[in-house]
Amino acid sequence: MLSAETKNKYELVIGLEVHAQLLTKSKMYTSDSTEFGNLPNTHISVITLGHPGTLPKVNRKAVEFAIKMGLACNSEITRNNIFARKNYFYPDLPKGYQITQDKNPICVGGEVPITLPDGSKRSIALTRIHMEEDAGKSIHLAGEVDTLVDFNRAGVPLIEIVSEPDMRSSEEAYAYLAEIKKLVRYLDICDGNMEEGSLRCDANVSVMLKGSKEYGKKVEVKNMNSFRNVSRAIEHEFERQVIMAEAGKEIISETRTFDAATGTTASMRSKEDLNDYRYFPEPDLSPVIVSEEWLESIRSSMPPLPRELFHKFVHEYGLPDYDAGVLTDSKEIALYFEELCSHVKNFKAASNWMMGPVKSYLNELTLHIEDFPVSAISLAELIAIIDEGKVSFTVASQKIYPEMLKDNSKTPLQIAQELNLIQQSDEGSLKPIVESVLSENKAKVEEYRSGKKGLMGMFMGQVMKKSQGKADPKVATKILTELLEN
Ligand SMILES: Nc1ncnc2c1ncn2[C@@H]1O[C@H](COP(=O)(O)OP(=O)(O)OP(=O)(O)O)[C@@H](O)[C@H]1O
Ligand SMILES: [Mg+2]
Ligand SMILES: [Mg+2]
Repeated sequence: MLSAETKNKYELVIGLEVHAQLLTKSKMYTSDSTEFGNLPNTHISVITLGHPGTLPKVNRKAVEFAIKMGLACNSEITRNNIFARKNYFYPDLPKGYQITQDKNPICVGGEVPITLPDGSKRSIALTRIHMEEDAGKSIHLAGEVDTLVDFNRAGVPLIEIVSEPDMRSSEEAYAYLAEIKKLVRYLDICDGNMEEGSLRCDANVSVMLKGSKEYGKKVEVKNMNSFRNVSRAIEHEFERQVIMAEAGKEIISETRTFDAATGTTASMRSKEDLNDYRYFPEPDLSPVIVSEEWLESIRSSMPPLPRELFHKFVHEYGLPDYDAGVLTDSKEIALYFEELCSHVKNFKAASNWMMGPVKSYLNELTLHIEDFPVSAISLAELIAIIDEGKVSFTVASQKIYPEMLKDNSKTPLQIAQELNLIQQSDEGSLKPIVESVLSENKAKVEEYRSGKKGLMGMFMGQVMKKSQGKADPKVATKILTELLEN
C-alpha cells in the first residue's frame, strides 16, 4: 500500500474522451435505422457495409446535434467541415475505415463547468468535439471460437468530446462526466446511458511530481461502463503509476482495459506499435458548410441549459444554490419547476414542495416527473391556499396532497372543502373553542398567570386538537393571549 505521504508527492492528470451516441432516427451516412434491439444485421444497407460504388451522405440532424453540444459548451463552430477516413482493420468495421473528422472538428475549444461535492466550481477546457460513426458489435459466445458480428450499430452517429488534460482528481472526472450527461440530456441529443453504452468514456491518466511543468506519459483506459467505474479505474491507475514511478520504472504509453470485478487495469496494446491510421480527406463526401442562417436557427432552437436555469433559480427566484442544483439536475424536473413558478408567488415554498413531497413520491414509486399525477397548476394552487391561510401546511401535506395524488380531477380547494379541512381563522368561531380549552384547564391557567408562560404550547395543542387541526395558529394564539393575559 502507498502511504498518503508518497501519494501526496504526485499530481494526477486526467483527460477524458467521451463518445455520445446521437439520438437520430437514421445513421450518420445512410438512411438505415438506428433503432436498438432489432435482430442482428437487419439495418445494414450496402452503404453501411461499404460496398464498392455506394456513396455516403451526411445526416443533417447529426450535424445539428453536434453543433448544439458545441454551442452549449461555448466552443467555436467550424463552418467548413471536411470528413476524414481513418483506416484500420477490425472485424466490426465493415468498410475497413471509419468516416470521422481529423484536422478540422466541428467544434473547437470550449469548456464544461463542473461542481464538486464540496460545492466548489471550476471549468474543464475542451480540445474539440468531432462527428464520426460507430462500429458494429463483436459478440463472443461462451465456448465458441468464432466471433459473431452485428453491424446494426455500424454507422450510428457519434460525437467524440475530447477534454484537455485538465482534471486533477477522480472526483473532478466524475463531476465532468455527470455534467456531460446532464448536457446531452437537456439538449435531447443522446440518452446518456453509460450502462447501455450510449455514453462511453476513455480515461487518459498520467502522473507527475507536484510542481513539475511536464506531464507524464499517459495511459488510456477503456471499458468502464459506469461513472463509478471510471472513478475506480482512475484511482487504480494513479496508484499503479505512482508505484512504478517510486520504483524508478518507466511508464509506457499504452491502452489498458478496466476489470470491474477486481477494480484493476490490464494492458491491451502498447501505443508504441501505434496504429498508422493513414488519415486522408474522405473523397466520397463533399464538405458540409454551416451557413450563418443555419447556425442561427440552431442557436435559436436551443433549450434552456442547466447553468442558465441554475442562475435564474438563484438570482430571480432567490433560492439557495443547493435547491437550484437539485432542481436543475434533470431537465424534466427543471421544466416542471419552471411551470410551477409561473403560477406561484412563494418560490421557496415551491422549491420545498419539489424537493420534499414531490421527490419522495417519485422516489418511492420510481417514477419520472413526466408520470407525476399532479399538474403544476394544481400544486401551485395548493401552495397558494397554504400561503393564504386557508389550510395549514400540515393539513395540506398530510390530507390534501395524498388525495390529489389519488384523484387529480379535483382542485386542492375542493378537496379541502369536501373533507372539511378549511382552516378556521375567523375569531368568532375560534373563541368558543379557546374558551372551552381554558375552562377545562383552570389549574394550568393559574400556573400560566403566575408566570409559567411555557404552557402556551400546551394550550395551543389543545385548541388544535379540539378544532381537528383546523384552527389558524396565528388567530388562535392571538385569542389565547388575550384571554390568558386578562
Ligand atoms: N499527459 C497526459 N495525461 C493525461 N491525459 C492526457 C495527457 N496528454 C493528453 N491527454 C488526454 O488524452 C486525450 C487524447 O485524446 P485524442 O482523441 O486526442 O487522442 P488519442 O487518444 O491518441 O486518439 P484516439 O482517439 O485514437 O484514442 C485527451 O483527452 C487529452 O486531454
Ligand atoms: Mg480520441
Ligand atoms: Mg484515445
